[in-house]
Amino acid sequence: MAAHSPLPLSESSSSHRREHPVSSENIHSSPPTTSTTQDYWKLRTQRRQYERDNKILYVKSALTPSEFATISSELSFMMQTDSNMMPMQEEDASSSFATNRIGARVPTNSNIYNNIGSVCRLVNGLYDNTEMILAPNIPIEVRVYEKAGAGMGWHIDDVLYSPRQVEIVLTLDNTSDCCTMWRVPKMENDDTVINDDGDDASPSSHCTDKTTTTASAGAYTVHSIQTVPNSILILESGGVEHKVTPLSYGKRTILKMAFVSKDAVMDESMKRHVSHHHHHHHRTRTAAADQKKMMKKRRR
Ligand SMILES: O=C(O)CCC(=O)C(=O)O
Ligand SMILES: [Fe+2]
Repeated sequence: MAAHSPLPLSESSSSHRREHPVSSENIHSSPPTTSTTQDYWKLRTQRRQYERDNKILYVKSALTPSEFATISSELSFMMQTDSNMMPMQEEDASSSFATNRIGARVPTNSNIYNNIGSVCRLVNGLYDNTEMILAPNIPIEVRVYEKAGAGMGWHIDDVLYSPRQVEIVLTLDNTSDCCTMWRVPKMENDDTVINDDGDDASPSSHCTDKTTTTASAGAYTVHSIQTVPNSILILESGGVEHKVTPLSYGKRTILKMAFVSKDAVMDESMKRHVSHHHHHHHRTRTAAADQKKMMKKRRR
């Protein structure tokens, strides 16, 4: 197959250069409509991989250079003007597995929303018979791993819609040593409950060169990557367990977004969770109980 398929060239790459941020009103996304045979076979391969790998897929060079540049500059502008940022206090360890991570919603009038056409096309390619759209009630979020220890324990993303929403992690920048890991139970020994957290077979040292590694830890096959800029990790909610190893240096900035079927309905039980982003009142639990619930607890 093709070594590296060129990104679709927008018909007007010169006039579409926008080094300047801001001005969310004058720019409208113009998704490249070039659908070549090459694109078709690539997508077909990705769909097969996604299905084979329990609905998780890592894709590099996901956005067009133009989309990526626009999103990056929009975001750096956003980060400078604190007024646009709505910090989410994710650091509160009691309500999330994320530790030391900064999160903020991207305002819905941001031009970022107009530059995710490539992601949308890819997701629609993976869900062939369904029209997939950005989840209407889940704003795009920017998440920054920068403080020492920033990371996320093993979790499964919350299911918020029926059918399940698809979660996207778009990496914008990564100079950190964080590894994004996921693990899949091996087929034999279905009933085995594993209580170690699977790290031992795939420590950070395995992915220092930003490549993908796969290892066996007990009853799991563990995958580990350091996500590169302009890559996306696509995974279905309620699916594969994943984590981000604690940061010891550098910085990692991602956008998190969710796609759903156009006809999807929001899970009634989840409406409160999404609409308010308020923390649940946390009941006191023993460490042992927490430990046991680790596997079950769901976040996104
Ligand atoms: O940062 C990542 O790569 C994954 C983040 C994640 O799993 C989540 O926010 O649910
Ligand atoms: Fe997650």
